[in-house]
Amino acid sequence: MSIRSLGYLGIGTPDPDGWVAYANDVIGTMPAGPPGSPEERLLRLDEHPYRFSVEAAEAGGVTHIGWEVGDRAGLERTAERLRAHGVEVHEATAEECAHRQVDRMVWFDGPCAVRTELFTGRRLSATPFVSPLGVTFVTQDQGMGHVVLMSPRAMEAVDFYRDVLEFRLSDVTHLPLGGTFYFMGCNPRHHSIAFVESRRREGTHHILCEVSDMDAVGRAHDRARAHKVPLMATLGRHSNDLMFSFYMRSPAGFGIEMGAEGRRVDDETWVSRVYTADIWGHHAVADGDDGYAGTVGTTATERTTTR
Ligand SMILES: Cc1ccc(O)c(O)c1CC[C@@H]1C(=O)CC[C@]2(C)C(=O)CC[C@@H]12
Ligand SMILES: [Fe+2]
Repeated sequence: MSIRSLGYLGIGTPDPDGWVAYANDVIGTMPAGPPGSPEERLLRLDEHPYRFSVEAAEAGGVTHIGWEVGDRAGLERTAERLRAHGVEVHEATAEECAHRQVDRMVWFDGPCAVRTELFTGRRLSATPFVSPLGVTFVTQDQGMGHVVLMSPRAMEAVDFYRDVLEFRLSDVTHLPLGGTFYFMGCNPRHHSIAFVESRRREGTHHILCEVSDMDAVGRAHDRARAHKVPLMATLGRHSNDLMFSFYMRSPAGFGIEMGAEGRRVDDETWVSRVYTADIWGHHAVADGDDGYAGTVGTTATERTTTR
């Protein structure tokens, strides 16, 4: 396994400036450059030059995924493995590498119709990361977080990430109303990518940003409420990665999960299981509801919480 972590994500949205403002004001990212500069749409979570690049797109969703590889030899090995599986792999141009601030990069059309990039030699920023909101994100050897993609062909994506990119299938959850999620990892983070079967469409379900502790999750929850950001699912604790988190809508439509206390996975001892429920919470919130009993429309007893 040469892929080490989730390095960066491209965010496509009809309202790039709105998404940048949401990320800075609610998530707590730090823009890579001053307002008005091209770098203002490059958003930092840590010492990387950026983790999110926000760009104009007709539909909201992840436009590309960047996986960090340990070194040039690993990049070449993985590119050869992809080609041996019939994947057309492209060498990035010097301009593309400069834009991603990496030494080398190859890319291919990955599962769920997402451009998938493998890179090595990312140039870390010379300026320290300081979140304007005082947020500390959990990244390092666990990468920037996780991304969950929806597809009618989720199993094909799982097979590809396991058999070609050599990801671990950490576990599977069958939730009564939430569908079947397949969680895949490449480092101690329980999952860096997951796939959920969706008969109707292909797209981005949510992205996780992990923060330092439960209070940081609580403060993010307060900011979401203050900015009237709709919840996608209430606070809860997952059974598989033990993350304490909630889900809110981003302006691009897909969710942002703010979490803390995710477990670390040791490949030597990890046991894959099947789960059918979270430990508590994570009740899906209907559109137009704010997830708080009695404050919007029906009372809690009248509200059907979909699971
Ligand atoms: C089940 C699970 C474990 C770990 C995760 O990081 C993760 O995002 C999930 C999925 C959470 C959850 C679900 O399964 C049912 C539908 C839910 C409640 C949503 O509507 C948003 C989150 C979804
Ligand atoms: Fe998640």
